[in-house]
Amino acid sequence: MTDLWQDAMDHAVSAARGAGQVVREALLEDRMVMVKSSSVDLVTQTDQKVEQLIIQSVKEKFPTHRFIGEESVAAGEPCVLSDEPTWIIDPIDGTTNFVHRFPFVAVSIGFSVNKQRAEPAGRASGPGQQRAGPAGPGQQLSRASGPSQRAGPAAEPLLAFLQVEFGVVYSCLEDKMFTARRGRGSFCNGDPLQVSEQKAIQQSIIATEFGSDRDPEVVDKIFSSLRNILCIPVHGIRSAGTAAINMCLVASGCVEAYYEIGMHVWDLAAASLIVSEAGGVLMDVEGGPFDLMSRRVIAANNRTIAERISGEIQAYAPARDDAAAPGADP
Ligand SMILES: O=P(O)(O)OC[C@@]1(O)O[C@H](CO)[C@@H](O)[C@@H]1O
Ligand SMILES: [Mg+2]
Ligand SMILES: [Mg+2]
Repeated sequence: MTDLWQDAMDHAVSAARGAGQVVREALLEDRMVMVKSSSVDLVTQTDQKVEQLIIQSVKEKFPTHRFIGEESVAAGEPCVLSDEPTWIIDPIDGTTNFVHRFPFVAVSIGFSVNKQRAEPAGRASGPGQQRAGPAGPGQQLSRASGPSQRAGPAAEPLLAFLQVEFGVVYSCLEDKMFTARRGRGSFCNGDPLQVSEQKAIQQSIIATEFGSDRDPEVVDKIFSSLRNILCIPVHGIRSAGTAAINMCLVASGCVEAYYEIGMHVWDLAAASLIVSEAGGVLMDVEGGPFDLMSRRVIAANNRTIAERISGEIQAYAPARDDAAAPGADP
C-alpha cells in the first residue's frame, strides 16, 4: 500500500532540523523578548521566524495542507483540527528556557489527519504492554505486522485514541531527533524507544511544569497536586521546561510520567504520539480519555501509574484550545 504520509514526515524531520539550526544560532545573539498573554508568557522573534520558515517550506510542498502554529494562533489564526491534513507546530517549545539559555529547547511538529478516525492509535503499544523485541537502529515496526508482533492484549481505546499520524520533536541543544509514526514505534536518532517498565510509583520520577498562570488559586492547585504526588512518596519530581521534552523523557524511559494542566495542543501533539508509540499511555488528568484540545494531560509508562497520578491531581479546566472555533467540540 502506498505510504501516503512518509513524504510529509520526512519533510517534518528536515524542517525541524533546519529550525533547530536557526534556534542554535539565535542563542548566540541577543534575544528581544516580548510577552503574550502575561508577563511570564514569552515570545521572541526567533519563535515567529522559525514558525514561518516551517510553514512556508510545508506550503511549497503540500499547498493544500492546513496549520495550527503557536505563533500564528497568537496572531489570530484559528486553532481547528479537521479531517484535513494539519501540521501542528510549536516552533520553540521552551521559549523561557531559550530566553535564559536553560539548555532544553525543542521544535515540535505533529501531523493530524481524519479527526474523526475511529481506529485507536498505537493500539498494541498501550497500558502494560511491551514490544516483542526492539527494532534495530533506524528500523520501524511495520503497521501490517505491528500488533501481532507485540506481546499482551490490545490497549484500551480509551487511553490510546489519538488523532496524530506522525510526530517529530527535535531537542535542538541535545541534537536528539524524536520521531513516531502511528503504529510503527518511536525513535530517537533512529534508535527505538520504550517506556520504563517500573510499576511502583514509589520508585518513579514524575515530570511536571508550573505553567504561566500566576492566579493564586491555580498556583495553590498546582502545589497541592505536587505535594500529594511528592508525598506518595516518589523518587523525585523534574521539570525540563518544555512539555515536548518532558514527554520524550517518558517515551525514553527516563521518567515514568509527566502531567500538566495548561499547555496547548502544539506542545502535546507530536510528543503524545511519541509516548504512545513507545508503549506509554495518555490520559486526561481526571482519568478520562486524553483530548488534544483540552490542555490537560497525563503521559505515563503504564495505566497504573497514570491512574495513581490522576487520583492525586487537583484538577481544573483552562479554556480549551478550540474554544473559539466555530463548531468546536463541547
Ligand atoms: O510557550 P512555549 O515555550 O512554546 O511552551 C510552553 C511550555 O514550555 O510551558 C510549559 C511550562 O510551564 C510547558 O509545559 C510548555 O511546553
Ligand atoms: Mg510550547
Ligand atoms: Mg513555543
